Amino acid sequence: MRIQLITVGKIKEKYLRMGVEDYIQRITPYAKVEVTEITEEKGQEPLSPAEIEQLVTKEGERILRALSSDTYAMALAIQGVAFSSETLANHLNQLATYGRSKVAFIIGGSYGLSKAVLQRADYSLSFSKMTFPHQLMRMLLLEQVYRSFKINRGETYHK
Ligand SMILES: C[S@@+](CC[C@H](N)C(=O)[O-])C[C@H]1O[C@@H](n2cnc3c(N)ncnc32)[C@H](O)[C@@H]1O
Repeated sequence: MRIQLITVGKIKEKYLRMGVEDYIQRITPYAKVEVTEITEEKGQEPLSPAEIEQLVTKEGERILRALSSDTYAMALAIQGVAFSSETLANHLNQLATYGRSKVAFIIGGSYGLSKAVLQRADYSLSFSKMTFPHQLMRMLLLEQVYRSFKINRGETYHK
C-alpha cells in the first residue's frame, strides 16, 4: 500500500518532526509513505469569512492537484466520522483487499479544508470534536496508521 500524506504547511517544532519521522520509519515495513506539503496561504489577521474562504480555496486547489484520480482520499475533518482504531484498521484492510493501493490522508491548514477537497474526499475522518493543530495532527494520524498495520497483522503493540 502507498500512503500519501497531504498536509498544508510545514512542521516547525523539532520534537514533532522527530515524532513524525519515527512513525514513518515504523510504517515503512508495511507501506510506503510519501509526504506532500502544500504551501500555506498567508493573510493579514484578522481575516474576514470571505478572505478565509478565498485562502482555503487556493490551498484546496493545490491539494487537488497533488491527488491522483486513482487515489482513495481520506480528509481529516473535525465534523467527519469518528472511527475506533480497529475500524480504521479494517477500513485500510478493505481498501487493500479491493485493490485500492493508493490512499491519501489530507490534513488542512489553520483554517481547515475547502468544500472542493471535502467533496473530492472518499471519506471524512474525525479524531474527535476537539481541534488539534495541524502539525500535531500529522503525528497523531501516523501513529493511528501504524497502529492499524499492527492490528491487521495481529502483532503486539502498546494497548
Ligand atoms: C487547526 S485545524 C483547522 C481548524 C479549522 N477551524 C477547521 O474547522 O477545520 C487544522 C487541520 O487539522 C485537522 N484536524 C484538527 N483537528 C481535527 C480533528 N479533531 N479531527 C480530524 N482532523 C482534525 C484538520 O484536517 C484541520 O483542517
